[in-house]
Amino acid sequence: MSSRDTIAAIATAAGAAGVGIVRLSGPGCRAIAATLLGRAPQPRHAHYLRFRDGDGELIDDGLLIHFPAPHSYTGEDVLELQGHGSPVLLARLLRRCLDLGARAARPGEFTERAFLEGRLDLAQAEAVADLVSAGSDAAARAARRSLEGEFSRRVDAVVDGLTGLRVWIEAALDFPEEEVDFLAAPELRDRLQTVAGELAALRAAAERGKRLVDGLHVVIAGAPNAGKSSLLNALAGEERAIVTDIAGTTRDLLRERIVVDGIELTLVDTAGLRDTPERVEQEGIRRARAELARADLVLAVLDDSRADAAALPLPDGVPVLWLHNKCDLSGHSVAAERRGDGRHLWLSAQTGDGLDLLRRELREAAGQGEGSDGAFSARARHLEALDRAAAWLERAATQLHHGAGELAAEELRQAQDALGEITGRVDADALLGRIFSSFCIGK
Ligand SMILES: Nc1nc2c(c(=O)[nH]1)N(C=O)[C@@H](CNc1ccc(C(=O)N[C@@H](CCC(=O)O)C(=O)O)cc1)CN2
Ligand SMILES: Nc1nc2c(ncn2[C@@H]2O[C@H](COP(=O)(O)OP(=O)(O)OP(=O)(O)O)[C@@H](O)[C@H]2O)c(=O)[nH]1
Ligand SMILES: [Mg+2]
Repeated sequence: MSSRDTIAAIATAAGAAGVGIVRLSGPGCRAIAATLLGRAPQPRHAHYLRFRDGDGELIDDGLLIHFPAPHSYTGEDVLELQGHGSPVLLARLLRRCLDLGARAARPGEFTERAFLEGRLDLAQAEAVADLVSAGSDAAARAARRSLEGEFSRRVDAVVDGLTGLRVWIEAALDFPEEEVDFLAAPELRDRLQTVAGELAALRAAAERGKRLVDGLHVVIAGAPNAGKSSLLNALAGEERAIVTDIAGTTRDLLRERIVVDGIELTLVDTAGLRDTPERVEQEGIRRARAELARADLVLAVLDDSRADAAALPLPDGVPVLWLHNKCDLSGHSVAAERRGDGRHLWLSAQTGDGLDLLRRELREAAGQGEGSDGAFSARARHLEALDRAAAWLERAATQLHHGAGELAAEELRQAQDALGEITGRVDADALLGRIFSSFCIGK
């Protein structure tokens, strides 16, 4: 069994609640359970009892459940003490467990143990945290899928593809006397292309997953008086920002966390962009520009009722959705159109016409448009590993092109290792196993 110590923590949120749980994991659970209960608990059975401190004083009454290893969340012996959800009582109950030999758990340590016991891989363990902090229905569903192993399975599929390529190349290197040059075979190229394609698709899906977890960072920008603050209020469903007909009303950044059709996003209202001698307004504009540079999406608001709309100075490389506001004044009908510089929508923040089109666009931008049901959660760490894997794969293709099989094989291994970092699985055995099982070379 493990030589680990026994950890304990309040597993439920801070604050008053109906019920609260102190959870323990490790080899000390049995003894602590027996002390509290006065006898050995039945496995996975809810025992009603009175929790008492060392002097016999009553702390609380509640339930005790013992999950013997390996059938528990962590895979170790786990003990749950379920009491009333009072922070004061739970703190005393936890103190009692520490007195009985447990140690206060570090953040994430229960899930870390589940990983170390092989019950979850790394991507799944991260999904637990994403699930708990999910701010929208879509984010929770995505985290649930990653926790079920959806992301890991797709990573493993690419790893398998890479293994296949390595097996092929290793064999070609082992039998150079064969008449056919296996390294130059078009089929090998095709298979490499296929794996690269799968990797790219996985990268795109993971990027959508990351955006779901983080929540889209949407910045509203435009000329003064275009209706930026009105738009924020309309999407938030509340009068959060001050709206007046005076150009230059908004100075500070105003951030609102909103959920649009089950998608969480941060909307930022900014000062109208223009040249101004006014110091406070200048500072507002400076902040607006800094915020624009960090945006996942810019909502560029134009006043459709004015003919003098100047070009907006937007940073390069940030996706922009052009919003022609005040279409109630201009007489333009609600519409969506694709142009060379991106999507354009005609709407009215004041009447609310066209807002449904905008919400749909925001869903799309968050990677949750129609046909994206299988979204799973992902993180920057995963994207970075996928990028490294893709770079190694590309290098391998180049080496192969030059007939350098050994180098290509090594680079494919590097690509595999990069992917292995996502799940925490880097197994040489799998390759060995496949090499031996797919080649009957009789020696
Ligand atoms: N009270 C309580 N609720 C909770 C948790 C918990 O730790 N305690 N969880 C904590 O995050 C989640 C559930 N996760 C769990 C995962 C596995 C096992 C478990 O005992 N698995 C055994 C038995 C499976 C079975 O009977 O089918 C196993 O896998 O062998 C328990 C909780 C959500 N709800
Ligand atoms: N008719 C009409 N008026 C609008 C619409 N949207 C905003 N307005 C009006 O336009 C004026 C400016 O609106 P704001 O939302 O304050 O504009 P802003 O872009 O935030 O302006 P600054 O903060 O000064 O940069 C106000 O009088 C609004 O009532 C719209 O869709 N239709
Ligand atoms: Mg404003």
